[in-house]
Amino acid sequence: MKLDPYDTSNKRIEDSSIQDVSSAEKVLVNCTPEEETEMSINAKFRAIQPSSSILSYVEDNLLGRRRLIEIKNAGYNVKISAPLDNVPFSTSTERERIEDIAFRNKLEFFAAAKISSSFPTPTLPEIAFAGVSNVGKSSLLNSLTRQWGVVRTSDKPGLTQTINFFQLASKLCLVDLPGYGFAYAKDEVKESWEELVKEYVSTRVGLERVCLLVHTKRGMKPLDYELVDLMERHKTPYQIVLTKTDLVFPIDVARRAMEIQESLKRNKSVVNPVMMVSSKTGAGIRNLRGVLGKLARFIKP
Ligand SMILES: Nc1nc2c(ncn2[C@@H]2O[C@H](COP(=O)(O)OP(=O)(O)OP(=O)(O)O)[C@@H](O)[C@H]2O)c(=O)[nH]1
Ligand SMILES: [Mg+2]
Repeated sequence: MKLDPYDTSNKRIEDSSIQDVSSAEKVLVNCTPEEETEMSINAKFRAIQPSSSILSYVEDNLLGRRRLIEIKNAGYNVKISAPLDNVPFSTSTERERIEDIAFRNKLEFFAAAKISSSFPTPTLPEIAFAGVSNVGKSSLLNSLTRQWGVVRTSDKPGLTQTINFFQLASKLCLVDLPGYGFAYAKDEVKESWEELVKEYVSTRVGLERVCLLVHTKRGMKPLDYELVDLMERHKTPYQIVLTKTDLVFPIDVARRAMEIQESLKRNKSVVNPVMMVSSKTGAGIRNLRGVLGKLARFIKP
C-alpha cells in the first residue's frame, strides 16, 4: 500500500467522527439531544492537551497523516510498501541494532480454536492481539513480522472467526483473536466470539501480554472497557496500541493517546506507554517490535 503522492493538502478529508469545534458550536442550537452529545464529545476531544512527551513521540515517529515530502525529507525510502518501517540511510548493522531479532523469524500458523478445549498447550511466551472488528489486528501481525499474507486480512469486519495461533520460531507465539462488536454478525455468533475472547484472556497460561488495539479515530468502545475490566480482574497484562494512525492528523493521534492514558491511569495491569502504529505506512511498527521483542524467550547462543 502507498501513500497518496498527490496529497499535499494536509486537510482532514476522512475524519468524519472528529469535527471542528467552532462549526460544531455554530449548529448546536438546531440539533437533537443525540447530536448535541456527539458534539460535546468532539469538543471535549479537541480540548485535550497532550503531554510534551506524547507530542514529540508522534513527531519523531512521523505518526498521523503526513505529506509525502515530510517522509522523504526524513530520509525514508518512499518507494517501498511501508516507507516508515525502513531505517533512513540505514546500514545492515544499524538494522540489526534497531530491529528485534525475534520478529525476523519465520511466522508459522500452527493452531486454530473455536472452543477453549482446543487451545494448544502453551509452550512459548504468548502475545495476543485483541480489539473490535476491523481495527487492524491481522494486519498488525503481518506488518510486525513483515510476512504479508501469512495472516489473512479483509476490509469486511468479522473475517477472523477463530483464535489463530502463530509461532515465530521457538521464540514467541502470536495470537490473532476474532474481533468483537461486529454489528452485522448474528447475535449468537457475536456472543460466542466475545465469550471465547473473554475466556482466552482470563484463563490462558503463558499469556505475557494482550495488545488491545484501538482505532485512533474512534477511541475506546464499551466492549474494550469490558475487556479491560476483565483483564484487571485476572491480572492479565495488557497494552493499548492505537491503530490506523495514518487516518488522522498527528495532533489527534497525540490527543487519543493522552485521553486513553488518562482514562486507564488507575489501572494496575495496564502496561505503559500507549503504543501508536500504522500498518499501512509502517509508522511506529519498529518501536512496537522493540517493546514486544523483550517478551521473547531468551535462548542462550
Ligand atoms: N488506513 C489503514 N488501514 C488499515 C490499517 N491496518 C489495517 N487496515 C485496513 O483495515 C481493514 C481491516 O484490517 P484487518 O487486519 O483485517 O482487521 P481485523 O481487526 O483483523 O478484523 P477482524 O478479523 O474482522 O476482527 C483492512 O481493509 C486493512 O487493509 C492501517 O494502519 N491504516
Ligand atoms: Mg482479523
